[in-house]
Amino acid sequence: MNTHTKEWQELADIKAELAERDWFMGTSGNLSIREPKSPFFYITASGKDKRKQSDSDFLLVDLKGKPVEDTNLRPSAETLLHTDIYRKTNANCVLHVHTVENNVISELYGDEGQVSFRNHEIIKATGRWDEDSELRIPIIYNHADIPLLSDKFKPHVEGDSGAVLIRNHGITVWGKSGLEAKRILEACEFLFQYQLLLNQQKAFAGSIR
Ligand SMILES: CSCCC(=O)C(=O)COP(=O)(O)O
Ligand SMILES: [Zn+2]
Repeated sequence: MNTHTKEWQELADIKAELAERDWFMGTSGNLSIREPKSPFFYITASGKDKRKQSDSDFLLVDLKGKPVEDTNLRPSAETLLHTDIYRKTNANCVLHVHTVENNVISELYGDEGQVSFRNHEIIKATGRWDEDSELRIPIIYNHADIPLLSDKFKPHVEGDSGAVLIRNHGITVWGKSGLEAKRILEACEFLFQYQLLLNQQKAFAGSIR
């Protein structure tokens, strides 16, 4: 019998979809979702191959990232970034993935501390509907010390939805719902792929002039 909550199942479905895209290379990535009417959230267990599905994919933790149930599972090594978001905002879902594209973009624009996009229809997927809307994604240094990484990450957690790139590491996005977080993640990855292809085409056009 399946005794998982609706939120557990929603996170499992999102995980399966992101796995289908091959966004969990080398056991990377972590996902979480708030359990409503409780101060807790489900988060992926650390170090697992997130392409695989099992009943022990997620564990329930408190807003300090500590397991609240008897378990031999360890919460994600990056749980602190999830707690930063849940403590500061009303977001209900956090997604973190490593892709080649988000890593290359973070390295190309890392010295500027951000990457910005304008005049793209897909920016609407992030909730920005004005014609001249800008999507600005901060890029932070990839500190190996997670409390230090969290200190640098926190100032960029400003609303109930958002995205931050960690240089040569990955992206963390959050939203009010699983659907919103996934939409923002997909829009960001679309824009990263677009920008890399555009840069390549411009370089090629420049080289044949
Ligand atoms: C092998 S990737 C290094 C850790 C990481 O960045 C990541 O996203 C996965 O860590 P977790 O503890 O959540 O499995
Ligand atoms: Zn990571």
